[in-house]
Amino acid sequence: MPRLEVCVGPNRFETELAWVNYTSRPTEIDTPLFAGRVLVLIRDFAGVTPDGSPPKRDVPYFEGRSRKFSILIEGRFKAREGVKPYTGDEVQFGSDFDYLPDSFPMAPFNAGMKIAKWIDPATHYEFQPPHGRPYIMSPYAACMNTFAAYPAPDALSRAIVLSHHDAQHPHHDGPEEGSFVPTEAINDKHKWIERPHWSFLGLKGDPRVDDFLASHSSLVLPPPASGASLQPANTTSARPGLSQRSSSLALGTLPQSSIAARSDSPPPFAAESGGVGFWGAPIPKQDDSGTSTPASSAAEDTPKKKKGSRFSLASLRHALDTSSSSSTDDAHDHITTADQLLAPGASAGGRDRAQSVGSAYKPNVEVLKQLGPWRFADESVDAAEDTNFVFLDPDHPRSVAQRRKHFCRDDGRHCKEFVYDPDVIYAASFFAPFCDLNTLDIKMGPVGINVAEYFTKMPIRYTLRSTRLAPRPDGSEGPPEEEVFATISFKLPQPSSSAHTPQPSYGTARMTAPGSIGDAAPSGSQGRASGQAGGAAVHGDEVDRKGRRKPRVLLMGPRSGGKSSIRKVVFEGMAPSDTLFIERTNKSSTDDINSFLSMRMFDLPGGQLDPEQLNLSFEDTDAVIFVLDAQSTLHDMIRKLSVTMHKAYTANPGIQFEIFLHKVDGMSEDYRLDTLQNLRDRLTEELFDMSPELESNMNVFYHLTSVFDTSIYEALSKVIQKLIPEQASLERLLDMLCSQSSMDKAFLFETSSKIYIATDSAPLDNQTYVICADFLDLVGDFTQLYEAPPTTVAPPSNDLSLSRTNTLQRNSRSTAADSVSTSSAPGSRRESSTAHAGPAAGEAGLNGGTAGGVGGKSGKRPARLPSSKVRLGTGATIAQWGINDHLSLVALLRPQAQDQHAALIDYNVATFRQAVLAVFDVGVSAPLE
Ligand SMILES: Nc1nc2c(ncn2[C@@H]2O[C@H](COP(=O)(O)OP(=O)(O)OP(=O)(O)O)[C@@H](O)[C@H]2O)c(=O)[nH]1
Repeated sequence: MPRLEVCVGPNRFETELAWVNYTSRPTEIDTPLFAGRVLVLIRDFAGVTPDGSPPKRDVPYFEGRSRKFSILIEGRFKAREGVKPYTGDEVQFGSDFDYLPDSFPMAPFNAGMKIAKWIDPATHYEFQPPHGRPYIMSPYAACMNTFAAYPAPDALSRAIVLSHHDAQHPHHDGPEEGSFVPTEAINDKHKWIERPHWSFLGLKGDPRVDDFLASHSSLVLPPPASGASLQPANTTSARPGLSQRSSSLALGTLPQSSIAARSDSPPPFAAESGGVGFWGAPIPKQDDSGTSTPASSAAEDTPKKKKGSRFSLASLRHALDTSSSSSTDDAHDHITTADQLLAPGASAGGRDRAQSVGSAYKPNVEVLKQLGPWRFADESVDAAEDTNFVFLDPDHPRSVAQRRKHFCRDDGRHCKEFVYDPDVIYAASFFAPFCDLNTLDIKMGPVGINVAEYFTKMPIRYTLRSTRLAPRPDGSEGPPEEEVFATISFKLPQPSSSAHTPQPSYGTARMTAPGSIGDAAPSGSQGRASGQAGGAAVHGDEVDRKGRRKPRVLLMGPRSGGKSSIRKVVFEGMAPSDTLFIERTNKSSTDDINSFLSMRMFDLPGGQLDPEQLNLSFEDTDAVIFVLDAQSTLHDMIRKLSVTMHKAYTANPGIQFEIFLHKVDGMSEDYRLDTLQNLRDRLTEELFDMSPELESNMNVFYHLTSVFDTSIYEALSKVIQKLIPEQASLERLLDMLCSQSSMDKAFLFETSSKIYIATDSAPLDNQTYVICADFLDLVGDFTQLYEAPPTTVAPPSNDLSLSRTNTLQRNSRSTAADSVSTSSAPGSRRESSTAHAGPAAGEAGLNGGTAGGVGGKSGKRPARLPSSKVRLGTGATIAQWGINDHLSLVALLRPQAQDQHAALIDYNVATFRQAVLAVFDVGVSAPLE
């Protein structure tokens, strides 16, 4: 059984094995560029330890969280003579590779990248950079899951901080008040709660900070009288009360002397004498008995801070007003410093917890001087987000999502303007629920893949680096590489005998050989099957030809939101105006969108936002569509929605949330956008209040929809495209087809529903989609007129007939599911090869439309693809080709292209068709004439 090796270092040539899950043993980095510490946590870690001892499998960090790993980096980008400080866009974090494996599966990669880009639009990749090392990177300030900063020890006298008091707790002067470092702690209800801390705003001398101070001069307190708060360092005397520490309560500078003199801080540079640091932020004292953690009780005392109530200037004023009142602070009895945990003679329990390995962590004195003591030694304490130093707008603290948006917006303008101050320590963590590093299983959205095979000769690597180029770190010749600050690598040595070809998989299903349907069911789903609404079990008709479970989409929403209308209009061809007469849904129903697309959709009856009432699990659901009526009040609904989303995300972090703000047809453009913005803001806020982590990690997409126009088709197309791993390959094929065949735009439609599963990468304007969708509709209507009656002749059992003649029949939508996915029951299949589309050709200026077995396996002579072409008034041609029973290609040809290159275009389309069928692995037909 291969065991994971996790290494950390200043570059890929100088790494050392990391103490994974030992919170008190970060790996230190000290180079001319960067001084920092890196901590790696991995859920259920079963890998290698530096001294060969058994791995520490878990830490409280993962309690109540779906994260599978976390990387915490604390550090400062050093000042260098004549070198400008780094700007926000220059410092990047992401993965870099030694090479791109030959057989790397690009389709799931592209799908994964799309999802990554939705989460963080600044993500970019380069497969062939000049130095030959591919990478996927994003600006550090934008992509990290938490981001915070605090002053370096030697910059304390210039540090401007904001106290934590709020109106509810003006007197609260708990021990954590003295910490610069934003942290959260787990309480005994297993919830992570942010702890109070001084919020760092910046350093005096920084023009932004000086401006801020000037505009808030009434709040700036004079520096404390010299010695006012001085206490002998490391004494056991009582902590100074509120009135004695006015400088720490206000917007103002913090003279180093007053910080160093705090009773709970060790003396400056004590490290040199005893291995302890200075300006130590208190960390709750550990309980020797181990039965309860003071960290949790401290956290419990702390009310959950809501957005808008943190670090507000109003609350600061309140704090200042009361600053002369005496404090009954007896916190001294309950606190100690992180350094004291490490000091000789500290309580055994504390030391055990902080240094659970045999040998004590001996911090490098230089690193200690530059960064101060390590703040995250306590297992129940984690880094938290605080970006007041970015926005300087304490009345409106920003969420993680808002920080990300800020740095990505306007082509990264804010990122370029942001400067990493060499006197500031930046702490950031990166974590993810989608990658199990013990096995190198990655699951992003609907795409799952095991990548161990591709990383036998190189590790998976996360790197913090700049965009500035420097000589190669190993001194070898060659093009320069980006400067690296820190690198973290994960390697799973793979015995060659166990090498396997990784295969992408849908959703949570495991890969199986076609036929072994039972195995394809996600574990547990069979058990949940009986009596469930919508049939949540994975039955034979719920896996595709490759044995993969079909993506499952839940359609939910309040009563009369429009769910049934969407289902009926899109998948059953009902006229939109007839939806007025739809009866209320009382029980859930299931729809196969199409057997080719292999989608299942469950329409839950109105009002039920909680699938538990229906015993339906989110674990094997790939996307949830919430249909909300834009014309109704959404207030109550948003709360319910957020609770359901929370539940769904907890059960399945890869789940996609699609919010359809429906029935927008009667609304003006402005009103639509306002309503959407309102919904988005309020939902984001609700989710943030539930859990900031949740809010920043969820995949939530919004759509404005109506059944009275094409918006509903477009929205569903976008939902479905994210669930088809083949989508990226199809897009590339369409790109090639367009460039070789004088096409302006091409869509691959699911014929019966008019949902497009792929389009080329050229920008899409709504009008083009409408024309193409309408044309497809028109051809379908014509085809019906001339359709031959279906026969019931059963095909030979070995006839997969997946590429039989296209008939473009609208009616196929009701039988589509049968025609492919139930090949095990041939008698039930509709034999469409006898249907003809030919006569329609003449009517609409069509070019083909003959029947015949184009399926190579049928043994029949392949025929031309059925197609229809119409010249538009602009001279352009709109053309449609049947790809198979379920798919149609519709393209907009440039003027004259059809006249001049008709044969070439048809040939290219035929080749394209074969490629599409190959992509879906449904068999490649014989060449077409
Ligand atoms: N204006 C407008 N009305 C719509 C739209 N979609 C549906 N409706 C109307 O909304 C009403 C309710 O639609 P349904 O599809 O029955 O709603 P539902 O969510 O399935 O409701 P339940 O069956 O109670 O779960 C019907 O009268 C539809 O005609 C739309 O896009 N625009």
